[in-house]
Order: sequence, then structure tokens, then C-alpha cells
Amino acid sequence: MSHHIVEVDNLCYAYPDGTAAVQGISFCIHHGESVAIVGANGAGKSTLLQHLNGYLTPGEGRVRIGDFPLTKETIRDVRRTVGMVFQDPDDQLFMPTVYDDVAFGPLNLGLPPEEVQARVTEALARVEALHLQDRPPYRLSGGEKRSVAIASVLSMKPDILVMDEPTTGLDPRARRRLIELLRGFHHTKIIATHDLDLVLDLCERTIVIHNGRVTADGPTAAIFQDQELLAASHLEKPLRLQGCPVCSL
Ligand SMILES: Nc1ncnc2c1ncn2[C@@H]1O[C@H](COP(=O)(O)OP(=O)(O)OP(=O)(O)O)[C@@H](O)[C@H]1O
Repeated sequence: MSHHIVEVDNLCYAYPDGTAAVQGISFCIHHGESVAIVGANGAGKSTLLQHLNGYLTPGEGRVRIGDFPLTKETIRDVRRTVGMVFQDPDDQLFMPTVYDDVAFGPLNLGLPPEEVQARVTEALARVEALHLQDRPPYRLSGGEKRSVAIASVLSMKPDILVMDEPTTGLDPRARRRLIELLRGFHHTKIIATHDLDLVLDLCERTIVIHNGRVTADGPTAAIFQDQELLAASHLEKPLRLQGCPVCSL
């Protein structure tokens, strides 16, 4: 299934002001893997993720999504394969109604109207946001916006799901529901997050980024046990793995 592989080779990216946000990142992710990208604020996670659907283009190095090296010519094919949930839902929602936003992708794929409607209904139902379909997105709460942004990606039925901070702003029930939903998504998942408990629940592999570089890449359980690595990367153990603050056990 080479068409589902994500390959990042010596990726470097500096913003126009000269900030070197990504400095030589390489990894390969295979079909069906569930991979967390973790790191402190400003480590380079969002910058890295934005290269996976061509929102940013590499300064140096290359990105390959399955059969396509990421170039201006292949961006349409890549975006059909990679569904990207941005860190800020306002970057994703721009239509007059929630329905229109979730229908936007399927309509662009040229799908027949019945299929578009079925996909919108299914995607909104999966994030329990069907009741919001006639609302303007800018009038939604932060958590509602995030759920709708996720639906707008699910409606495209992507092979690879890339999510930047998917649980920010979600209440505990919505967070739990999202985890269940992602568990049921059996294709490739790449999730940048500070929610390390979510990582424990969902991702068998974790890539740690620090100052634009990969400092570790391996099984999540091993990475979260490595105190030295976590401290050097300005990370803390997931709450679930921390001892009880009262009895220190
Ligand atoms: N538009 C921009 N122009 C200049 N520098 C930027 C821009 N966006 C991000 N940066 C810088 O690039 C570096 C990486 O930022 P990035 O947003 O990728 O980090 P992050 O790991 O996603 O952080 P966070 O966890 O806070 O979301 C930081 O030093 C940041 O200040």
C-alpha cells in the first residue's frame, strides 16, 4: 500500500522573518500507524504538520505522500489523501453555514448531491453536531467549532488523518467521543498534541520534536518512561502515569 506512506526527508523550513522552525526532520510513517507528534510550545509541530498537506512547501528536503512527491502539481492529489484538522478551527471554517462547510470538500470532489448530503450527515452525526448544521460557524462555541472542523475533514473520507491539537477546547465528553471516533479510524493517523493522555490512548508510536528537530522516535510507552528525554524536551509524563500527589505512589 505504498500510496498511504508518509515520508519526510531532511525537511527544513524557515518563516519569512528567518525563524528556523523545522531543521532537518526525517521520518517514515506506514499505512495504519497511529503516530503522535509531541513537543513544547514553539517546538515546530504545527509547521511540520502544515507540510503534510502542502499548506507550506519545504525550504529544503522533501515530503512524499504515497505515490506523490509533494509539489505544486500534486497538491490536489495529496489533499484528497491527507485530511488536515488545523490547530485553529477558524482557519478551517469559512462558509455561511456549518452544512456548507462540511459539504465544501465533497462538492469539490465532484460527488453527486445525494452522496454529498449523505457524507455531511454522517460526518456531523459522528461528532454529534448534526443539530448545528444550519448555524453560521462563527457563532459557535470553541468546542463546537472544533467538532465541525473535524467533521469537515471526515466528510472527505481521507486515507491519512492529520490533526493539530484536536482536543483543545473540547469538554471531557466530547474529548472521550473524539478518542472513540479516532479509535475507529483504521487508516493512518498523525496527531500533534499536548494531550499526552490522549497519546497513551491512541498512538503506539511517538515522535518528539524539540527546537525543530526530532529528539526521539519510538514506542509511546518507552518514550513516556524516559524521564531524561522528557525533561530535555520540556515535556511531562501523562497525568495517568504520574504518581498520586497525596501518597507519592
Ligand atoms: N508565521 C510565523 N512567522 C514566524 N515565525 C513563526 C510563524 N509561525 C510560527 N513561528 C515560529 O516557528 C516556531 C515553531 O512554531 P510552531 O507553531 O510550529 O510550534 P508548535 O510546536 O506547533 O507550538 P505550539 O505547541 O505552541 O502550538 C516557533 O519559534 C514560532 O514562534
